[in-house]
Amino acid sequence: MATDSWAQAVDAQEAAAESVSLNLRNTKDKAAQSLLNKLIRSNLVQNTNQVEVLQKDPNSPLYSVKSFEELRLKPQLLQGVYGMGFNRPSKIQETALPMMLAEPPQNLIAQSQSGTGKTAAFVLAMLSHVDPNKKYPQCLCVSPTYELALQTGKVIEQMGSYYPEVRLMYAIRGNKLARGMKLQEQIVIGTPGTMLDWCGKLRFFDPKKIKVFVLDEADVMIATQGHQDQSIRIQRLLPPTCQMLLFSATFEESVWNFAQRIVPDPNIIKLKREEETLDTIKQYYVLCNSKEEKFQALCNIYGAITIAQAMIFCHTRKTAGWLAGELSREGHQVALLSGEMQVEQRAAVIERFRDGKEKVLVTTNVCARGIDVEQVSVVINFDLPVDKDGNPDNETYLHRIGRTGRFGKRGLAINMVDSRMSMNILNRIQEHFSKKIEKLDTDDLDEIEKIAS
Ligand SMILES: Nc1ncnc2c1ncn2[C@@H]1O[C@H](COP(=O)(O)OP(=O)(O)OP(=O)(O)O)[C@@H](O)[C@H]1O
Repeated sequence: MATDSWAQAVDAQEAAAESVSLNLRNTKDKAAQSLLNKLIRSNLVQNTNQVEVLQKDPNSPLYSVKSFEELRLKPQLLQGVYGMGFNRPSKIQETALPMMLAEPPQNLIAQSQSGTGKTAAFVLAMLSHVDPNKKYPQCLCVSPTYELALQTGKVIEQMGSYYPEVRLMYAIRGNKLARGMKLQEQIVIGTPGTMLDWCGKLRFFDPKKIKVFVLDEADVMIATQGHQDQSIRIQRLLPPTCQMLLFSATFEESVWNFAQRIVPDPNIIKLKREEETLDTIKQYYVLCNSKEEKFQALCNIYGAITIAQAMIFCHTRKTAGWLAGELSREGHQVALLSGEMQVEQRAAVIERFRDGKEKVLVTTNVCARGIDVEQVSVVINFDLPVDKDGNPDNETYLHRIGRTGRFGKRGLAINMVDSRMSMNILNRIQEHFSKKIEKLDTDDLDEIEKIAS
């Protein structure tokens, strides 16, 4: 082989290796994002859009319920639902629950943004279909990662807390069972690989006795190499009478193709994402000359108004670390979310922040991408969001600061500007949304106090 072509081959190989590792990172990010979103959220995401329904049999009547009583749930389950503080079904649950609880069982593909009540819906369906007197697995639920499986498991345990006869088993790495063992739990939740081993070669239970199969977070699932195949192989072991349910936060072509392979003759429910707006948000900018001045401005703001909880975005990990250190020295309880942290560490940080143990969360743009911060009333862009070419990242700006529809609480956003370039970015963001961003003089205490009123 000539030297040149050898060099080209090495280049090509390296490029391929890089794209594989990038893909791996994307996959991990998707799962991590989904987990962090679940952890930071304490409430249902409200949605005013209409659900779109495509019925397998368009002539059959479409039921939708406005109360949990209408579903004729077992009393223990109704108690579980109310015990979780749910008063009435969410938008997606109004239509999905009657379909999932119908006799004979119907298959369902449902898509709605995260936080709209999908998990709660399928957990209720699984618990309703289980026969507690039969001591073997009857419902399977597969999740893309160990952490997401544990999270859904918690919901099953919580909703089933008045129904102790129903038991749950986790098919996840590290949960090693003795060979030849037969499971007695009625619900098994886990990741596709372990689940396939358990019902395939290890035969810890009989897949032919499964009545409900749930595939959660299909969009995250297909981003992981191998998960798609494993899920399909599990599905093939199940009886044709088994109810198949698939959930996803997004619905791109690839998810749709996968969904159709997993769920035969489905009913389909879609709920469009609620648009975010800046209408209920007061936006300001502060003019500074350096990061030290930006920090001083931040201290002045903290000195003048009471901020319950704030999220502060920085462009780099280094700035985020520096800022968190400075804020701690000033006596603030600060949490830092940084890219090098493992997902468990990030989850722990988010949980502490959600529980109010820390009042300020400092994070990099990358780390917090896609995380919903609805309950945080103050968002500070220590650095403005820009894309990799240095142009304003309007979408990220809106997602960080905006709130959804008429449910949006009032919010406060403060942007730190420290150069001509960042002023230009700010102006372009302002133009893009046609919403004025007011200047704030942080040396004037009276002026700062006014923004909080
Ligand atoms: N009917 C309801 N009433 C009030 N709160 C609800 C209701 N259903 C679900 N919730 C709560 O809303 C939050 C989001 O619900 P859930 O996790 O089921 O949404 P999801 O669509 O599955 O989101 P994700 O895709 O992130 O898992 C949870 O805190 C849940 O306890």
